[in-house]
Amino acid sequence: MSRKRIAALVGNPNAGKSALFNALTGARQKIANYPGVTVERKAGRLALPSGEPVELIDLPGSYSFDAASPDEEVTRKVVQGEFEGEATPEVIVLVLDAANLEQHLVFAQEVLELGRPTVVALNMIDLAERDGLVLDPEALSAALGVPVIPTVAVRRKGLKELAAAIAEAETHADEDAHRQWHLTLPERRLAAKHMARGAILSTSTRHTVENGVDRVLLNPWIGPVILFGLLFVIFQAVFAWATPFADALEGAVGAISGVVTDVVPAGLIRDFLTEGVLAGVGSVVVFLPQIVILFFFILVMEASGYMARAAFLMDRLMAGVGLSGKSFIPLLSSFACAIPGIMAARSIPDARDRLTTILIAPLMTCSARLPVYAVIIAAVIPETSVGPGIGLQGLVLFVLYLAGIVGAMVVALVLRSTVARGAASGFIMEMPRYQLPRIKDLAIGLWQRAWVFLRRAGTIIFVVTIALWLMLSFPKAEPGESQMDASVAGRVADVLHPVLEPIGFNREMSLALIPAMAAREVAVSALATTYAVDTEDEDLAAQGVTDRIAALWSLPTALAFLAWFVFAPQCISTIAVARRETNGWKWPAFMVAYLFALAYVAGGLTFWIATALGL
Ligand SMILES: Nc1nc2c(ncn2[C@@H]2O[C@H](COP(=O)(O)OP(=O)(O)OP(=O)(O)O)[C@@H](O)[C@H]2O)c(=O)[nH]1
Ligand SMILES: [Mg+2]
Repeated sequence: MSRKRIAALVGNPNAGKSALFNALTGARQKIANYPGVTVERKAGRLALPSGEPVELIDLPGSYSFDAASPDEEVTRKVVQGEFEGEATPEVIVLVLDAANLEQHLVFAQEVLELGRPTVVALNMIDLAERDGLVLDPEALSAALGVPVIPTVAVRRKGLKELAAAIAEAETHADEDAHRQWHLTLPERRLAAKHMARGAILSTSTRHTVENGVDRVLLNPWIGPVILFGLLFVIFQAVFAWATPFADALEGAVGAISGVVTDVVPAGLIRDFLTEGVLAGVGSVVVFLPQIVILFFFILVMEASGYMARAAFLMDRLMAGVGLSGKSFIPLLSSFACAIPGIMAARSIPDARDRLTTILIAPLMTCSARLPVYAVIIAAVIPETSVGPGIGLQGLVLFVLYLAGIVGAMVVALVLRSTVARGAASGFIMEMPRYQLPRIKDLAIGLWQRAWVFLRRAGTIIFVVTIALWLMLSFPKAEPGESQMDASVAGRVADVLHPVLEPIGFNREMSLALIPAMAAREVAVSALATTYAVDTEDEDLAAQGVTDRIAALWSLPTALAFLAWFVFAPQCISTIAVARRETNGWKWPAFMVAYLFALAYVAGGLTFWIATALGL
């Protein structure tokens, strides 16, 4: 039996390798319109026209085999057969951006120099046409000495031809071995220029979309204002647009709870359902609309090409704290979740830049913090507007996100002048072409995000909330004693509470912090369950967690809780991924320590100042 053949997708960042990979294998790898999206190798199965399966490997984009960053190192190793546990790929599928041919032909020569069976996918033909370029694949094929297949990955054009060429590639192996380029970088650049010229039949002087739009968006004065305005709109929308949906969901959870109370006889099972599942997990699920809206904006920024522009705009500011615009994309990804953010830092070449970025990534407000912020804001911040179309609640949310960013910048500055000392490295990032986000991609992306959130609610959040419910429900209270006082959880809270009392935390808050280490959203379900268990009064029990917080917490206490969540390291998975990416416990331990210290100080300052102001 012969071993399955391996083909690897290689090329510059943002050439469309992952888009081709998805189209050819049916996978759902993340694709986005900026360089550095893929940071790991991923394998999938491609069926050749003959039906024979081939293992197709998607790789991180690379500018050269002189790997500068950890993700490029992966590409080099896989291609050269040095990647542990993986055979050398027989066929290389070299992906070139037709609209950026000259640049992409530089690395292409390095790949061809390997003398291995290679097929070129001349991708993004549609964008080249949009820019008024007419290309000649045959001429390019003659110049490169390998088959060139025009493709449009996102419209599934040229896929059959590409698969056929991959099937044929091996038969050319012998001729291919004769290719020898052996050129220095300047020579390669020159050769790339000649080859690109030879392959471009005509260019119309059509003005590219990029120039005009970039003149505005990258303008040193207007650009940042637009970026800032956009972020502001996002946080307003998270509150304003989500409200009707969130209310409907909350109503549904309440109605189900009512039915359960009527149908299920009083006892442990009913309590489990109403206090644990519905009050607890239900209180998190109602945040689905907010999460979807946040990701809608993130996905549009990623797909349109604006993300890389934002990185460019932020570069100057980042240089001020010793980082480069390269750190911007990992940090922005951390708004979804710090885990992919920390992994995206692999695209940063400088080791100290990378370490600093990993250490500050948890300060970016991840989407798991959104339910926590939203519950507390809804409970204690009035739903008033502070200007035309500017809601106070959205403004507070914006300030919380901003606090995380400012905190991260200050920490970066300190780290860069102490433990991760070094000068800011230069920033070069190609600007991707602008694209209208495709509705289908957006829909799939949103669906994936919503699914991740719901799965978390159904798994980790569910399990942790139920465990907490059990600890809150036993042992049962004597008549006259509060259930919280009697329970195991109550005793645990009594241990932690004295530490947190000085910064204004009550006992329920202190307790909620422990299970929230598993997933931050659990802070919400934990509070909801605690209040549900601890309530004898049926009317009060029917109230949502928001109402209970509004009734029971003082404003300084609530603000202190928010400030805590801006800084606190609140999730074990983030710590684990930081360990993996820094190869040891030293830096994650440092990260956890400094974040807890910051959270405590920030919570305390907020509480004392708010109290002093008489809020
Ligand atoms: N118009 C057009 N867009 C494409 C085509 N192929 C890919 N794209 C888009 O180009 C962007 C980059 O695609 P990816 O597949 O993420 O690129 P990549 O080569 O994997 O990039 P890295 O992982 O960063 O190395 C995405 O926004 C895709 O939707 C194409 O043929 N035509
Ligand atoms: Mg990719």
